[in-house]
Amino acid sequence: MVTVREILLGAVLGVVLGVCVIGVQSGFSSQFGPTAQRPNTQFSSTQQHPSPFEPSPQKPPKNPKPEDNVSCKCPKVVDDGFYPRNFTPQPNKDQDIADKCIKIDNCDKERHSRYRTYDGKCNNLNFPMWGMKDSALLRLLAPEYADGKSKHRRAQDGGELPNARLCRAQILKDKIILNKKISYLFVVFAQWISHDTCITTEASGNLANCCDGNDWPKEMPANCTSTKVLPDDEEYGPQGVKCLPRIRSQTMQDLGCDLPFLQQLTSLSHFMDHSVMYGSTKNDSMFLREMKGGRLRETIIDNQKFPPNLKNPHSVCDLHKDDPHYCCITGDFRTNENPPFTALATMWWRFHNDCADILSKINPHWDDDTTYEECRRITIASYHFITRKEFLHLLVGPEFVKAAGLNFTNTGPDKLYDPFLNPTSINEFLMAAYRGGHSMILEVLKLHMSNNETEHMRINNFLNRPKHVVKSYGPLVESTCDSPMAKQDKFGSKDMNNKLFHSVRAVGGDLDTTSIERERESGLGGWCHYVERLLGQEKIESWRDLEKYFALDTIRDFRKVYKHWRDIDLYVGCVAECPVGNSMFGKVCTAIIIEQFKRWLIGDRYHPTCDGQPGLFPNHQLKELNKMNMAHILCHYGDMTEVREKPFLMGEKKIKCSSMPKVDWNAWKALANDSSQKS
Ligand code: HEM
Ligand SMILES: [Ca+2]
Repeated sequence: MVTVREILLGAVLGVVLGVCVIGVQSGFSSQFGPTAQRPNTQFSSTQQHPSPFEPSPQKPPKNPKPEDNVSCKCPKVVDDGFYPRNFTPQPNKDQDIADKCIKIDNCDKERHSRYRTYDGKCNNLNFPMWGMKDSALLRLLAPEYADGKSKHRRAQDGGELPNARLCRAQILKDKIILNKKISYLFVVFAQWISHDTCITTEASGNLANCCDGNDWPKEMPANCTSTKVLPDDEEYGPQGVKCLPRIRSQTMQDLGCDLPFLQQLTSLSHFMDHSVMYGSTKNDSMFLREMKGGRLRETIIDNQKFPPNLKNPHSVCDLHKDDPHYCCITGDFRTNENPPFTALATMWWRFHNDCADILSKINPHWDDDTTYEECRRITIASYHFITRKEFLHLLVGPEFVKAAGLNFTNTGPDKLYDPFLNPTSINEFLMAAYRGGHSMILEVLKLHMSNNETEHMRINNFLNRPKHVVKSYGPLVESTCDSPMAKQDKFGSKDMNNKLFHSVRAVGGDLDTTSIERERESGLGGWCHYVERLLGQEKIESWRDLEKYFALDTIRDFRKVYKHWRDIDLYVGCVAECPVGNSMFGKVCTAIIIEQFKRWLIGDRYHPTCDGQPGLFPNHQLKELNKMNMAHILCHYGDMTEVREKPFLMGEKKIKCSSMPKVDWNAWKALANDSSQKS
């Protein structure tokens, strides 16, 4: 029986479809590939409403706006409680691969330590290798390598999946739409988390062998995952480039671990533990320390404090003629990657050293190690608090934060810690879902300099070039806070997707194409597989079934490239999905992302509020940690004099830093005979 609601819904759909069909008619034919010209046999015969792929019964408007040709509204994707209700990853024993490769005798030393290890070892006492540096990524679903071992997934018809750069160009187009509610600082914080927990390390091999000059090589070496460039490519075609070289990601097999199929890894501690600052090995951490007063080494330029300078800054950074002779070294080699990121690293760095200076005065009996480790725990705790209180609900919506048990209700001890939850970084998160965040990157940041001039900093021209961090730190931080971010959507930046690192490479790179190649070489299944298997949703049996998740123009673009809906890549599907509930992402990506944060935080024995665990801070300290929020960090370490109370949100009025609640560091005053506070 047809209900009134369905009739109304049908009417609304009809209107939406009408607009989309106009798009199909007027802007489609020239780009339409052979797939889409084939008769539409994959549609179910029972379909009732007009298809976006069939001629429209409606007349087009007289003067259609260019926008009408390409955009359609998203369907309302409702959160029906699918996460965690229907969320079904593969069994735990198959998710975890780390324990097959790494043996750890015991955790006697770490069991009672109040300080986490650098590489993540023994965070979990039952599974000491969980989350450890150089351990395999966890897999939510089993891989779908074509040969069961290492080869890229095949299309449904047994052929190759469509060209990755073509998918990128036809579906994930170059366009920046702003999200005026959220600041760019949010994006930088999001990237901080990615650098803390994930890295795609490339396997050994010579990149030059992955293409034959600009041509596709006669034989592609097995350790490459290069991209073929089609002759009509707008960017690379005129440059005569036919091949974008890329080395495959490192796997456990490269480290000598014999496994039945390729398992990618992360070569830093998977935990949210500021390994970007402190490093992922004890040796690296020692190198970065001043070895007195609990401090980190620093470099002072024009009376400003920065993370230490490299001996030879030119060796890593792309410094131009008049740039300051500065390129920082921290616990992760990517910290100079873009100036707002280096500025955030500088803020955390200053936070640590400020803490060390204060605590060594309050506790003069503490030795260098104690002060250093106490401040390390404090900056990490503040980072966890900001993630839970200020960041996560904006990323995936408060409902999913709550569903994962991560909502922040008070600052007292809680029973969050789950020793059986594996905190390892997830392959689907690192290779697909969270890379979707690349669509939030802006092309230009406007810096309002102290001499009242405005400088337009084109981010792509300042990759690995921290000039503005040194020369205009205040304006850079301010602009990061005051610029709206680019919306999380299927569109990317032209710079990132055609000219990435163009100033140091003969041919600029394409970040989205790289992500597609990465998820394919990791053997991830297609997007439909994840909707069905991971989220337990109804089987996708036609292009039309995608209409619950994607805008019609997106489906139309899919059909230009993919021959079958099951061919749609996880990364492409994730980026293009319409958002669910209040999340920035659609169902599949949201579930993968929130599951990942749940594992990092609830599976971390050192999360600051976990009762009965060594990471717990006593109540009076938790109260102070609660004040060390993003606004506090900007005021004290970002040279700001006024900030919005919630700096990730745009629009609110700024308040003076002097009126912010003061942190009472005396909460860390220890008894003279204690080497440190007892939790
Ligand atoms: C200007 C800003 C950024 C640049 C230039 C950049 C660049 C890159 C590059 C070159 C890679 C390695 C690609 C590969 O070879 O596989 C990468 C990986 C990645 N990026 Fe970004 N990225 C930026 C911002 C972000 C943001 C905001 C996020 C998250 C919201 C993010 C998340 C990731 C993730 C998860 C990976 C895979 C793990 C890794 O290799 O680090 N990135 N990015
Ligand atoms: Ca880490």
